Order: sequence, then structure tokens, then C-alpha cells
Amino acid sequence: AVFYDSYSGTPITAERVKQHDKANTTFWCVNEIEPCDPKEGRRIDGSCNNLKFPSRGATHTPFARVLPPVFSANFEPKKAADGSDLPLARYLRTSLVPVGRIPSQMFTALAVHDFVFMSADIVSLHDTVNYIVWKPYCCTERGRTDYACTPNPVPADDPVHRFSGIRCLNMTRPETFQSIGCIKNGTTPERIVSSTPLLDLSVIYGNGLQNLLQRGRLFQGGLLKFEVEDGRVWPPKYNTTAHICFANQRPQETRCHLMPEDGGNTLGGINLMTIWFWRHHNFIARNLAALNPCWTDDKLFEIARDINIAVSLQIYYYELLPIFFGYDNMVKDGVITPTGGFRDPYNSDVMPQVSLEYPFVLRWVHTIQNGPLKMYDKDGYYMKQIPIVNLTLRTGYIGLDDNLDLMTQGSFRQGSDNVDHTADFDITEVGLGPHQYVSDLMTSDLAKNRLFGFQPYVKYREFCFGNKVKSFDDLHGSIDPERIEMLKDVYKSVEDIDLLAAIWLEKPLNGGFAPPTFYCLVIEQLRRNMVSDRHWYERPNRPNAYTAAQLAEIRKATIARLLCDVGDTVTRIQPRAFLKAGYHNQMCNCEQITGIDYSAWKDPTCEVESFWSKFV
Ligand code: HEM
Repeated sequence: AVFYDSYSGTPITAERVKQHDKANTTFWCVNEIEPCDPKEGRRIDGSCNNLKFPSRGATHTPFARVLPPVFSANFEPKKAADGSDLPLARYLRTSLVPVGRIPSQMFTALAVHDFVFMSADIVSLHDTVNYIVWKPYCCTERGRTDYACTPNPVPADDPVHRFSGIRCLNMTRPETFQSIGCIKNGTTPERIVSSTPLLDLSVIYGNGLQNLLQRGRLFQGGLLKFEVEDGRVWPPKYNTTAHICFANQRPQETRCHLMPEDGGNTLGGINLMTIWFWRHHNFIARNLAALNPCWTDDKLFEIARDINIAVSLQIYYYELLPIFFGYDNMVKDGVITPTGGFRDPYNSDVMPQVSLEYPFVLRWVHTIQNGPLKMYDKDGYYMKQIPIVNLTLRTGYIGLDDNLDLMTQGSFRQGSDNVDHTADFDITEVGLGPHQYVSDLMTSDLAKNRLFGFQPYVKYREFCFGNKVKSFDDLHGSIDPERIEMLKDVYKSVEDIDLLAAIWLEKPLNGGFAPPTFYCLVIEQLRRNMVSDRHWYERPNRPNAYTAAQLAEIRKATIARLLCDVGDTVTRIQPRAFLKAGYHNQMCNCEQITGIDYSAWKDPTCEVESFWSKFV
């Protein structure tokens, strides 16, 4: 194996690795990579995606940036144009985002679950675990002297906390290559996360081979480990109570999934999607095994994984995002192809990376996260609900009684929160449920905007749309007049407006429902994914590429079919399950929803082998 410096991506000596061992920084700062084989498929640890720079695409490698960062002295958040401090994050959140609970009549809760699941693929838990578990004290005296602490002050006239007396919300800085000790302090902070940067179902398969081998693979029939309890199929669970499901209410709630990574146990939506995609791997593997009895466990596993990843991408790019962004916009901007065939946008000069802006702007989806998670029976009768914020790190609840069945049914019956510039009060006032006394996810989001050093909104507008915004009046057309007035009330200069603050207020893009700058920064990354990923599923020239017939089958994947195949009690569903059922999207029997025909993967050599085996 060759050792690479995780930040620079260059090979390092064994001597240097020893220094990291001594400093206990090897895990984060060093990538150990076996020699690349150009014919090999996608590696679990993301390495060798780019054959010229084998460590790029692996865990703990740097983010790209759409625009260079801006900070004030000592890399603290930037000041306002006149040199004063910018308004407090909590003040901006309460001033700019009204709070309420208005259900969407268009999008389902399932759409929001898929969004968060696909986000979890490329970020990691540690920045949140840092302040809920390791440093819960940032609002106390102890926090004052801890550099990692950067709590959010709450103004005395806060609309909610003027009554509670709470004056501070706990929070820590994002971990960086500097804070971990990979590169020296005094340089621009560079965020570090443990997921692989490309979309490869890291939540299911993990980010490292050892974890997958130990916790994931069954080594039989290409399957992932599973267990059956009360007739339901689950990922395996921890046998001890020492796990991340801190909010499980014992003794009833015991389930916590032991998977290659813990990310699948985090939020309610991620948890459900993880159970479904975990099962979906086995569903695919069984189909392949039935067709191709001569395939080994390894081959079945790899092809099932490749198909599972392709299905997740097909659903994300072609089913989820077009309903928010507009199908025509995405075709016009080259993110999706209307023809259905192969495409080969690969460019080995573009590194497999995620822009720091991409997961950041995805936080806009917090504004359409509904507070209650509603549960329905299979006939569509409402049964009960639980605040989704109380499901974080609480897989145990999903394992109780028939909750999983009811949640599955609810996911495509309940609406998301409306796309309307407001946010649910559980998101803004509870946020982390029992894990933090009080938290406002969107205040944290705005504070992170500054800690990441993003340039002002007007610079991103210029990047995205080419127009220079010099005054508040120049925002007309992009933001409604009443919201421009709200911005004027809180920011002194148009150049002070934080990227996310304006995204919260932007009018939806033409032909879609999302803020245009959000759209721009998301599709920038969606294109980078395709261009920089040698194993991109639509490529005809990748190792083990699909045949045209196989790709045509992948194109049939839909979230409705996936739930028909692996969702508990799902026998009827609307064909476009990210949208609420209605006149043009009527619930139907699962048999009426087409899906992948796995016979496209039938391997004729198996028949030849079995024919000859009769004569041996
Ligand atoms: C129950 C609902 C949810 C809860 C409790 C929740 C909680 C959180 C928390 C605690 C953070 C970290 C905040 C910080 O930076 O300190 C976060 C970040 C984030 N959330 Fe959510 N969230 C929820 C729903 C969603 C949804 C539906 C999406 C969909 C895209 C989403 C996407 C993100 C992203 C992309 C980040 C940034 C992660 C990172 O960069 O590390 N969240 N969320």
C-alpha cells in the first residue's frame, strides 16, 4: 500500500506516517491505499476513483469551494461592510423566518426523507456529536476558554426566549484539518468529514472496507447481514447498550443498527431510508442469484451494490430533484438527460470532491421538514404521530410494535412542510430533541454560514446569474418586496446579506419550487459528481459498465417501486410517491408499478457452466 497525506493528496514516507501514529492523527490525516487497478469497480473507501490522484475521493479529503472564502482576522467570521459585527444568527433567524406548521399539498414527507438520506452520504456526524456529547458546555464559563466553542447568543427580546430566560444556544466550530492536527494552524480552516465525497450510499456500505467486511457482509449469496424480528427484516443490531442510539427509551426500545457506519441511526428520515436501501441490496442480490446460480458471493455483492447505488442516483437525479427544480431546467442545464441512453461526461482533471457550499445549502431543506411524523395504517387511516425531532438517535422507537409499518405508510401519505419561507417550530425551537436543552437548527445553519467563511449572497448571485447586485433595490425580481424590506431592517448593507439568509427568502425559480441560488449551487455539485466520478452509472466506459439494456432497466427505478419491493405492508401506493396522491397521481396496486427487470443481468455463461457440469 502507499500512504497519502489526506489533505494534499500526495504520497508520504513511512517516517511521516510514524509521526502521525505518535500524534494519534493517522486515522484522519493519512490514507493508506492499495495500488489501483483501472479495471476494478468502485471501492468502498472511495480511493482510486481518479487514477492520477488515488487518494482523492477517499474519506478525510478536502472539500472544493465554489467561491474562495472570506474571514476577518484569525479566521473569525467576517464583519459587516462598515467593519461592525454582523447581526446575531438567532436574531436573523427569528426576524427572517416566520414559524408555523403548514402542510404541503404537493410534496410528501418521503421527499424530505430522500433529501436528507442523500445528504447523509457525504457529511458526517462529528460536528453535531461534538456539541451534544463532547462539548455540551459552550454556554457555561468553561466554554469561554475553549476555542472549539462558538455558542449562539439569544437577544433579550427574542420572541420565544424573552420568556424562558435562555440567552445562549450551545454550538461548536466545524472540525477542520487544522483542528484535527493534519495541517498547521494559522491557515484558512479546511473542513474535514469522514464520508467519501461522491454519492455511493456511504450510509449503507460505509467508508472503509474493514467496517463493511465486519459489520455489513453476510458472505453468502451477495447479501448484507440481516435479522428477522416479528416478521420484519432489519439490519443487524448491537447486542450491547453501548451504541449511538442515546435516545432509546429503555427497556422497551432496544434496537440500534450495527452497520458499517452509524449514520443510519441518526435522524428519523435517514433511519427509514437506510432500512429500505439495506433491504433493497438484498432484494437485488436475491434476484441476481436466482438468475445466475454460477455467480460467487463476491460477484453478487458487488453487482447488487452497484445497482443499489445506481438506483439511489436515478431516484435522486431523475425523480426527486426534478419535482423541486423543474425537469426542463435540469435538462437545459445538463444535469439530466432526456434521452435515457448512456452519457459520458467523465473528466479526469476534475477531482472527485464535494463543494463546501453543496451540503451547506442543502440545509435549506430544514424549512420544509415537517415537525410531526405521522403514522397511518395500510388503508390510509391516521393512527398516531411523534415529533420527528424526538426520533434522532432513537432507532429503538422504529423497532417497537408495528411502528415501522405505520411510518412507511405515513411517508407517502403525509405532506412535507410547505415551501413557503416559513419553518416548523420543532425545527426552530426544539431541533435536537432530548439531546440538547434547546436548539434552533436554522440558527446553527446561519452561524455555520459564517464559520465556513462563505462570501456574501450578492457574490453567489453574481456567480450563478452574472448580475451584480449593488443595492437592496437590485434584489427586486429575485426576492418579494416585503422580504426585501425585512432584509433592509436587519442588514445595513446589501453586501452584508448572508448566503443562507437570502436563500431562505428568494422567490422560487421559474418552472420549479426551490430558491434559484439553492438550485444553482446544488446543480453545480450534481454536475461535478457526474464529471468527476469514474464509476458514474450512466457511463458506457467505466469498469463493469451496464449494457444499454441494463441501463434502460435502471431508468425504471422509482421510489414507489422500491417501497413496493421492500416496504412493510406496501401493496398500494401512488406511482410518483414524492408527490401526494391525487387525480393525476392515483394510488394503485403495486403490480401496476413497473420496476427493474433483472433478467437484463442474466449471465449466459452460467447456463453453459451448468450444461457442462452434467457431464463432469
Ligand atoms: C428531523 C429533522 C432534522 C433534524 C433533527 C436535523 C438536524 C440537523 C442538525 C443538528 C444539523 C447540524 C447543525 C449544525 O451545523 O450544528 C443538521 C445539519 C444538516 N442538515 Fe439537518 N436535520 C433534519 C432534517 C434535515 C433534512 C430533511 C435535510 C435535507 C437535506 C437536512 C440536511 C442537513 C444538512 C445537509 C446539514 C449539514 C450537515 C453538515 O454539513 O455536516 N436535515 N441537521
